[in-house]
Amino acid sequence: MERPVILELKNVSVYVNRHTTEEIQILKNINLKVYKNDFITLLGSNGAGKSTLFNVIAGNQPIDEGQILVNGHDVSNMSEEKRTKFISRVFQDPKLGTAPRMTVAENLLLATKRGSRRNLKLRRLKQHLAEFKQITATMPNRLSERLKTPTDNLSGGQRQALSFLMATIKKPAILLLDEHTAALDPKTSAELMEATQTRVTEDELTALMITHQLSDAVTYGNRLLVMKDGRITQDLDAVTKANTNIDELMIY
Ligand SMILES: Nc1ncnc2c1ncn2[C@@H]1O[C@H](COP(=O)(O)OP(=O)(O)OP(=O)(O)O)[C@@H](O)[C@H]1O
Repeated sequence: MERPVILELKNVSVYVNRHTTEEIQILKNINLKVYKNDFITLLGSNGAGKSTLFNVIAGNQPIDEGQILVNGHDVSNMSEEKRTKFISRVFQDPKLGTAPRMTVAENLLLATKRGSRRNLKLRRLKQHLAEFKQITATMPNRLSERLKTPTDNLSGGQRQALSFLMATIKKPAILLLDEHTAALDPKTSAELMEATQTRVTEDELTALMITHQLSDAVTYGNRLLVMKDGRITQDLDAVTKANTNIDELMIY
């Protein structure tokens, strides 16, 4: 039986400087169906349109043509803030996504309120500490020993692990990973990728991940997309991906 479609883009186009002599089309008629539990890796050269694709899904880039549907509902005109109820994103920059003066535990508590009114009662923190200890123990870089540390004082790896947990603690319908391991050293990056894979699988998340690491794009996920010049040029399922010589994909 075919899995339900969680996200659908229908003929989505984005232009900059539209109707001027400088007009360029940065997304070109994108058609994409993302099915429940898809873990999609997204490759493409600089400027191919990967971040723009994430921006239109997350709602911080308006589309000029087409439609975006989440669970069958048209969200094309929905604000980014409203979309955070069901879409989470982790960025490359470890400084984004966390409140710097708040502790790890406070940030996690904040994340449990995602999409609802941020009525943050810090005195309730104690009730969550055991749960937060358990969840951070699944992450690398000894994050579980830093629950009371302000985010500002964490290493880049710890911050990214925290950002990832914050994005997933309240299970999103769609998880966008925007090169979330790119700023980390190779060992930390590999550990966070493993933790990502475990959590996406165990929590049955639906995720898209931009990466420039060909090996990660091949190792992880059940589907591989390639973008070039504002278009999706390849869409490989797990079997095709496994039988494809990645060097022949003509990505760069
Ligand atoms: N607001 C904007 N104004 C003008 N051009 C833009 C704007 N946003 C994106 N672009 C252009 O659109 C193209 C796609 O950019 P995008 O950031 O989506 O690429 P990318 O595949 O994510 O690249 P990278 O791997 O470098 O992050 C680029 O040529 C970029 O310069």
